[in-house]
Amino acid sequence: MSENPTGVTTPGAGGAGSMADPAARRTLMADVEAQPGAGKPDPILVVDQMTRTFGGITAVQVEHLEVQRGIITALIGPNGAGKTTFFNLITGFDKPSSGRDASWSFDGRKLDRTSASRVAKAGMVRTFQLTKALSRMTVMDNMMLGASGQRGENLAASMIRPLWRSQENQVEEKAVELLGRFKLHEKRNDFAGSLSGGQRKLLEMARALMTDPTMIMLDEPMAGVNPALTQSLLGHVQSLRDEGMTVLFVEHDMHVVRHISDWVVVMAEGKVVAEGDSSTVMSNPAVIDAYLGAHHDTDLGDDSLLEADVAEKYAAEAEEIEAEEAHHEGHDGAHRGEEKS
Ligand SMILES: Nc1ncnc2c1ncn2[C@@H]1O[C@H](COP(=O)(O)OP(=O)(O)OP(=O)(O)O)[C@@H](O)[C@H]1O
Repeated sequence: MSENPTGVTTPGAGGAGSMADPAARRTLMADVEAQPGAGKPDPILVVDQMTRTFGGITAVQVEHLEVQRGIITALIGPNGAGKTTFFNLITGFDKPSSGRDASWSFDGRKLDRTSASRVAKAGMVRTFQLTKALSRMTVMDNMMLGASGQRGENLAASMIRPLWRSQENQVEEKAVELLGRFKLHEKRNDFAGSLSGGQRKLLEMARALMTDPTMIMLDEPMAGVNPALTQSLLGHVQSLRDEGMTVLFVEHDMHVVRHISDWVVVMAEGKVVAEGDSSTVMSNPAVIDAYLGAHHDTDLGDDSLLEADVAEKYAAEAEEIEAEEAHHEGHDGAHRGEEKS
C-alpha cells in the first residue's frame, strides 16, 4: 500500500501495480481474447455461475466473468440487461438464486454468502445514489458515514477513549482531504441535498473512497451531470486507475465508455454477450443486435455514424477535454512538486 499526494491510500499506487501508462494497459490486455468470459492476466474479481431470477424473469445468468486488476472496465448493456442486479449480487446487496452453484472471489478471497459490509472491508466498494435520508445530512456527515465499519471494529480499542479519539480524528482528516480533492470542501457544512447533480456524483465517489478500497464500482457515474463536471468526473475516475485502483462502472453514455474504458463487458438479457476493447465491442454484431433489438435510437458512440454537425460538436468537446486534462496535468505536476519540496 502507498499513499498519493492527496492522502488516498491505494494498493500499488504509483508502483508496479499502477496502470497509469496507456501503452502498459494496451500491452497487458493485448493477448486477452475478445470473447465473453475471457481469461485475464491478473483478475481481481472472478465470478462463476451467477444467477438471479425474479419470478419468471432471469435478471442475471453470468457463467464466467473475470475483471482485470488495475484498469477501467465498463459494464454496458441495454435497459433491463441485469447490470445493476449483477452489481448488487457481487457486492453482497442481493443473493443469487438457488439451484446453481454461484461462486465468486475478490482478490483471491471467496465472497459467496458474504454480507455487504464484509465485501466493503475486503476492499470492493460501490457508489450509492444519495437517498432522501442522506440528502438531509451535511456533506461532512455523509463522508463520516462512508467510514462507518472502520470504527469500533476492535472492541477493546473502542473502549479506550484516546485510541477511539485518535481514530475519529484520522477519519475526519481523511474526509477533509477527500473533500479537498473533489473540490467539495467549501460545501462541507451544506446539506448534501443542496448539491448539483455533478457534485452529488463527486460526493458519492469521495464517500466510497473513505474505506480505502482496492476496487471501486460506479453505477452510472455520469448520469445527470452537466458537461463541465462530466470532464472533471472522468478525470477523477482516470486518476483512481492511475493510482492503482481497479474501476468497474456501468454507463449508458457510449462516448464516455469509449473515452475512459480500457475494457468493455456487454450484458444483454442477463448474460455476458461480448467483451473487448471499446472499438471491438461496438462493432460486434451481437452488441449492435442487443442494443438495436432493445431500442433503436441508441447511439453506440460510433462517430462515423454521426451527422457532420454532431460529429463536429463531439470533436470540439474531445479537444476541450484534452486541453483541460493537459492543463490539469501541468497544474497537478506543479502542485505535487510544491508538496514534495
Ligand atoms: N427487485 C426486483 N423485482 C423484480 N424484478 C426485478 C427486480 N430488480 C430487477 N428486476 C428485473 O431484472 C431485470 C434486470 O434489471 P436491472 O435493473 O438489473 O437491469 P439494468 O441492466 O441495470 O437496467 P438499467 O440499465 O435500466 O438500469 C429487469 O427485467 C428488471 O425488471
